[in-house]
Amino acid sequence: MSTERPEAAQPLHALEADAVLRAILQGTATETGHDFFAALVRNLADVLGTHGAWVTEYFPESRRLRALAFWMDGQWVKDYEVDIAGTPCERVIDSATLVHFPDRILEIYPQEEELRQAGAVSYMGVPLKDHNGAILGHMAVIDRRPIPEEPRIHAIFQIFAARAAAELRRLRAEAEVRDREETVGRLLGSAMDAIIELDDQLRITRVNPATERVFRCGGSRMIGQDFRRFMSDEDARRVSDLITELDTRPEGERSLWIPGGLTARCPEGGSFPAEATLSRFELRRRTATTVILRNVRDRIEAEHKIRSLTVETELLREELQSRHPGTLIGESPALRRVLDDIAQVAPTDATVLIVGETGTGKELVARAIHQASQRRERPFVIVNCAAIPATLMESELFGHEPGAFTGATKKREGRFALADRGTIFLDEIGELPLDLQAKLLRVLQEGEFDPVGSSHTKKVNVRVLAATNRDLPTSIKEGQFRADLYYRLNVFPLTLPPLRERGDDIVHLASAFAQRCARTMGRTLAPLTADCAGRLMRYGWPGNVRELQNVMERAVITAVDGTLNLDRALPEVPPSEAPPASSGRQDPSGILTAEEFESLERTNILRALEETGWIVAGEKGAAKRLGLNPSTLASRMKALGIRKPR
Ligand SMILES: Nc1ncnc2c1ncn2[C@@H]1O[C@H](COP(=O)(O)OP(=O)(O)OP(=O)(O)O)[C@@H](O)[C@H]1O
Repeated sequence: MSTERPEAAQPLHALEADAVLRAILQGTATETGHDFFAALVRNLADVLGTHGAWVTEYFPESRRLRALAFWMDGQWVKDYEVDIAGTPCERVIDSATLVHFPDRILEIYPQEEELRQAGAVSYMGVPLKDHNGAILGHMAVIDRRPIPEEPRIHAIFQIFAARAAAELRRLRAEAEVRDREETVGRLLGSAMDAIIELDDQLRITRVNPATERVFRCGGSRMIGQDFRRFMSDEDARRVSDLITELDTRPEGERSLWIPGGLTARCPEGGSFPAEATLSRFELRRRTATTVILRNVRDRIEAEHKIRSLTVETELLREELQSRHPGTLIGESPALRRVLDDIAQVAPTDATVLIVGETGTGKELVARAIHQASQRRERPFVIVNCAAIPATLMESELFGHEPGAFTGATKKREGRFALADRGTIFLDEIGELPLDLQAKLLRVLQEGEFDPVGSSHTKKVNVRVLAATNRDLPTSIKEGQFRADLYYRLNVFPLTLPPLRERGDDIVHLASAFAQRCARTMGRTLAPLTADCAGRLMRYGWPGNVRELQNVMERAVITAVDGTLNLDRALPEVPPSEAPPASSGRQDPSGILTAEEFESLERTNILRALEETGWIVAGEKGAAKRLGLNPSTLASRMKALGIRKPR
């Protein structure tokens, strides 16, 4: 700091208050910010006739002051910043009142180097506060002469301080507004959604950068235009109605999602599906609207993709099975005829009605037809008409729209849609409810149907295969089945003979099933004996091939020493002549409950263990007799709770 005193300075006591005020006003009236403070401190120094005057901004965290303007000995002190500790300024800040050291200041602050260098004798400082009393900065003067403790001087000083504080507050407020605008600007700039501001006439006043991306145009092309131009006419009407509705709501609740979204139009052509919110608010006594809008095309496409992938997965699962259908085993003339029929009808698109008793292989035949057809690369979809409740059948076959019935929250594709360009197999068609028989007839005749709850007719190209073990002509007579549907299905009837009419096929099938079962169990089996074959041939097979499959599986499980055991697996007498089973249970298909199966296995293992003297492993062990791995036998014994008696 220089110690020179400006020549123009006048003694303080000679000044008039009015002149002072005029000086302040004249010096600062037109200025703001830096220029304002510069004018203020120069005038202050002039009016009070002090060597130095300055206004600062205060930073409470660092307890430092930074000069906004510092006038000393007729020149500007640039970039002045000071730590307030141990200075008279500290007293001003901490006491938050005017502090005046009229004389001999260096005696009070002997350590204050800057005061010493400036040759300061007196100091006067006053805090600059905001409306809440927080210290924003301070204003001070120093002089090389005493500054008398006159109320008039204090009053003048306070007038300058009030002006400085007001400007400081204004600057702070301005900075805050700037900060907020920057934050809002950053928010708007980084938003992925189009944010559009509308005036009270719904004309676009402002858009964020994302709006240009969303609407694929320069945002300025939209400014000033009615927002409703950028949507379909129907949506424009809806938006107007929604805004009218919003205005009836209490303040704070004037926002909503546009139900169901809207179709937005780009100024340069094209449209896209959008989701949007509308918010109404008062701005300077005018009602403004903010629209936040998002292009949901990608999301909708992703949803479609997910839906179609789910459907595809379902189809693939079914296809996987249909790609490896068990081959139809048999060489009997009866089966040969069936195979010939399959070969003949498969390449055509004819509807096939497969008739036969339960378990004769109707599903296997349907798969074989699909596999031999040109549709083999497309889905093979099975519907078991007896397994689906009548109430759900229509939606299962034809699909439904959301809200079609209670619980139908989402759109669902039906089996006909899934089978498009492939084959649908309607198993147990005789169980289809009458009302659906009419709808099925329509698909067969016109290839079209209406999903439940939809007014849009769907067209499909599906080959229909149906099967039944009912006598449909009788069902027609009883009014259970539509004659027209029967004739439409019966384009190519294919009758599967019961197993008992397939002669040697019984033995071929038995042997094939036994070997397959033994393979999966890791066992080796001796070929079927003549005695076994005879017994199988003599049995009536009411459950047909399925029953034979189950019998052979049981025979393998209970096999001793690799020799099939039909004793427990096959009823002694044909079921038609057999007395009811002692348990009271008689399942014509020969299926065992889990409990029965376990008991059978336990008895078998116990028998082997008793015969081998409870030796498990080795040449003479029970595992060898059972054709099992010793560790498998051990774990089965543990699971079944079999222990050697003491
Ligand atoms: N000729 C055959 N060769 C090999 N396996 C067969 C043969 N016929 C049927 N099967 C097998 O027998 C079981 C029953 O066959 P399928 O389910 O096709 O009979 P279905 O007539 O459709 O029975 P349902 O009337 O009860 O629906 C299946 O495991 C099937 O693989």
